[in-house]
Amino acid sequence: METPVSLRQIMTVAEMKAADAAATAAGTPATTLMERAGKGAAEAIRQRWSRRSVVIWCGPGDNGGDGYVVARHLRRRGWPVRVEALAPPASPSCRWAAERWRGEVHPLNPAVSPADLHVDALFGAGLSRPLDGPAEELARAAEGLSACIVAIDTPSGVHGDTGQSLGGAAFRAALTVTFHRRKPAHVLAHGRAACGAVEVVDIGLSDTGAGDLVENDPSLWGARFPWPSDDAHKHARGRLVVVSGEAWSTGAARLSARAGLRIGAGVVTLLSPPGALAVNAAHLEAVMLAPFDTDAELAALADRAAAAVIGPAAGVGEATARNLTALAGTGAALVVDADALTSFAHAPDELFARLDRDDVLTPHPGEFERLFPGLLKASPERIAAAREAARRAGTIVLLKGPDTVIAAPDGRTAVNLNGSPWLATAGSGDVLAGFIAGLAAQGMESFDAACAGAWIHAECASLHGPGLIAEDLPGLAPVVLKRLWDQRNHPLP
Ligand SMILES: NC(=O)C1=CN([C@@H]2O[C@H](COP(=O)(O)OP(=O)(O)OC[C@H]3O[C@@H](n4cnc5c(N)ncnc54)[C@H](O)[C@@H]3O)[C@@H](O)[C@H]2O)[C@H](O)CC1
Ligand SMILES: [K+]
Repeated sequence: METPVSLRQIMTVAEMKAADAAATAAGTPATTLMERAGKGAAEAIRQRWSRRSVVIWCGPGDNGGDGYVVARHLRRRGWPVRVEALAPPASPSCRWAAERWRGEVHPLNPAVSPADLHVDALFGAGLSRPLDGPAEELARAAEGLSACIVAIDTPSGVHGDTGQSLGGAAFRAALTVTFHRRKPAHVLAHGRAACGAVEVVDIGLSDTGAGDLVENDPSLWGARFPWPSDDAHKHARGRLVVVSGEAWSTGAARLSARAGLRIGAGVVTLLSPPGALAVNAAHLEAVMLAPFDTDAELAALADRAAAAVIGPAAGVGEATARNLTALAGTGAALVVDADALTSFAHAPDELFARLDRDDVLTPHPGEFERLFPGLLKASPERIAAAREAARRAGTIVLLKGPDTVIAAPDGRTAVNLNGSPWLATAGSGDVLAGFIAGLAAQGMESFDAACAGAWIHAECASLHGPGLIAEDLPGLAPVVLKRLWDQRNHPLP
């Protein structure tokens, strides 16, 4: 069975609010949603832990309201529950929930009242400023206790859309129980670490929201993976070209080329400046080699290619910009990386004007900043930044990082969650560019190719683990591909 779409979907805080509002407008009272949320959270807690003493920290908003509901359900099951409130209920639903909690309400003890388990229901999606006062004191006092903290919706102090601290202290939890869909904070690097395990409780909201923000895994693109047909021949499996740098910087392009071949492109050709031919020739076997001197010659050589990689150690400057322009005039889907991105730092719009919707930009945050100045700095929310970048550039944008985000100009966005620190090694990005282009060469649609390439790349790194260098990555692809191949008719549950 494929992972149900709803489990892969991610919703921004605003989309979640809209879904919530749509449900109440359609006649489901907000308190019904809160009751389902709190009850579901209590059940998630009971599934994970046997009966034990619990302190529930309640805030004044609806997150606190959920806390009062959790308290009621756990006490009903015989759990010793102590409720501590940061402030009296301030929202109508929180007031409703607090009234139904028949036990005592103690003032928040910022020094952490002793208990086996603590539930952080101080703030959730509604928080838009750093924690302060006793909540902040408590977050600091609870710093070493994350193993026995359950966060409701998000750990308090963490921004739901960025996963970053809102400034100052924030809670860390062993389990975060959220509602309807995961939010960016549950998947983006910092937030993911603060959340611990994430459980999603169904509170009966319908499938509103854009629904185009998802976790990147094979259920997203596996059905469209470009497996060769029984009567395949090499030319039918896709032609890929990769542009080499000058003689002293050729390794990066060869990494891309090898990766493209490993991922299944039938014919891969390294297009090399004359001065780099000898060194390239000395290091190639199945990858072919062809010389080009001018951008016109490059365009001619790329004319029959389905995809092209330009950028890895290509050199920053006019020549690379001209070469990119030449490739953009062919029918090939371009994967634009590294030096090709930086070559347009002075005029990003000129780059965007040359590209199509099926081209892919693969910037790391530094290169992203050069092409989209201020975008990441103004909004540290990587998802929104990548989406805006894709819209501006009119191409696929893959923003690299521990939580790589892939965005298409039409709004489709995927967050890659299988990354690991082993990928933080020189040349790993060159392999990624080759994987993506190799898939695009085989006719995979570029957004799918970017998602599949990023996922396979990260799987390869996890397979290897410590000691990984970029040269290892293409050789690991067959293991990952074999698993995908074996699962194609029998997907794992
Ligand atoms: N469909 C759903 O998503 C459901 C969510 N539930 C829970 O509700 C919270 C969100 O509740 P909300 O009341 O909007 O926000 P919080 O409880 O996180 O905090 C609001 C609280 O804090 C005050 N506040 C926040 N920022 C500021 C600020 N900058 N300055 C001053 N005061 C601020 C604000 O005024 C409020 O008092 C969600 O996380 C879920 O846990 C539902 O229960 C189920 C449906
Ligand atoms: K919380």
